[in-house]
Amino acid sequence: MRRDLRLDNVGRRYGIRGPWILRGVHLAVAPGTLTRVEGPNGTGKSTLLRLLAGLDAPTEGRITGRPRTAYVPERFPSALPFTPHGYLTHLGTIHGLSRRTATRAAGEWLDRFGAGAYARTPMAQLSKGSSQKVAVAQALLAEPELLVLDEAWTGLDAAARTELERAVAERTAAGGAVVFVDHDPSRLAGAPDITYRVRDGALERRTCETDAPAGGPQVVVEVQGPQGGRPPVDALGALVSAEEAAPGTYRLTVPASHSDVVLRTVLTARPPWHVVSVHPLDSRPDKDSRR
Ligand SMILES: Nc1ncnc2c1ncn2[C@@H]1O[C@H](COP(=O)(O)OP(=O)(O)OP(=O)(O)O)[C@@H](O)[C@H]1O
Repeated sequence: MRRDLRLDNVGRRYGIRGPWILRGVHLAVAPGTLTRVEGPNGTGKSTLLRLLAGLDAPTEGRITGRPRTAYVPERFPSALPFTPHGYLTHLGTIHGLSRRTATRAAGEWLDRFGAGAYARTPMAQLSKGSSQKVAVAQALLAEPELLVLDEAWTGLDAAARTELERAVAERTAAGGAVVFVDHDPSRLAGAPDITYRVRDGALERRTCETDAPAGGPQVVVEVQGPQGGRPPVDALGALVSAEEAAPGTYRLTVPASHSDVVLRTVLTARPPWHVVSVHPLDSRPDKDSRR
């Protein structure tokens, strides 16, 4: 994934007079990040994930920077006229793999999720949990730049749940982004770079204290720009805080995992912003040692 997937002022409602499920949503999903979306039932989490996955279009607003995406839905249509192996091989070739490579990858992913024993059983005969393993394998097979998981752990056995967590870590380590919803608050606890809560049609970014039990290292980036201007990172969703130290000078506190993205955004902004200093939180150099 090379750039952020961005939602600008996105709204979605079903039907011309239906209530707005989401409205005024600004969101940036950065490469290499893990994002959790939470909120009570029926608030629009799946709606947001379908928009992110490109399976649904916003009623208003814009979505830009769409990467190669794979999606695991809450309910996988398992009554497909395929065996798991045949289905994955077919999808692999659609994603551009040679037949041989797709066949091998299909076998490997099914084995990873403990589904090798029924790789050649018609999918219509599989249990819900077994179908879910196929759903997860089909998403991972293509090594997507963005992986969108809507309650993807539901129905998986313990080994497959762990395997999916491992696959999520692999995707972000490879520079991909993962966005997930899961009813279990302990799912990937401490791992998300950002957590959003859907409330009243809007997205609230959970504060650092509540969404990062592990804390995670943070970095302070001091930037200078035109007086009266706002640093160009508001929509990133990566900021922990932005404090105006002097007119036109801001101290941005960001998770260390996002510092590259924030620096890139600041340095490529128009009009340009100047990076004064970058240092870990709580080890701020005194003024004389700053560049
Ligand atoms: N295709 C659709 N047509 C009409 N209404 C829909 C459609 N999809 C979702 N909705 C409505 O939009 C609202 C949000 O649904 P959504 O599935 O996005 O919420 P959710 O937070 O994912 O819920 P849950 O946690 O129960 O899965 C609900 O009121 C739902 O009935």
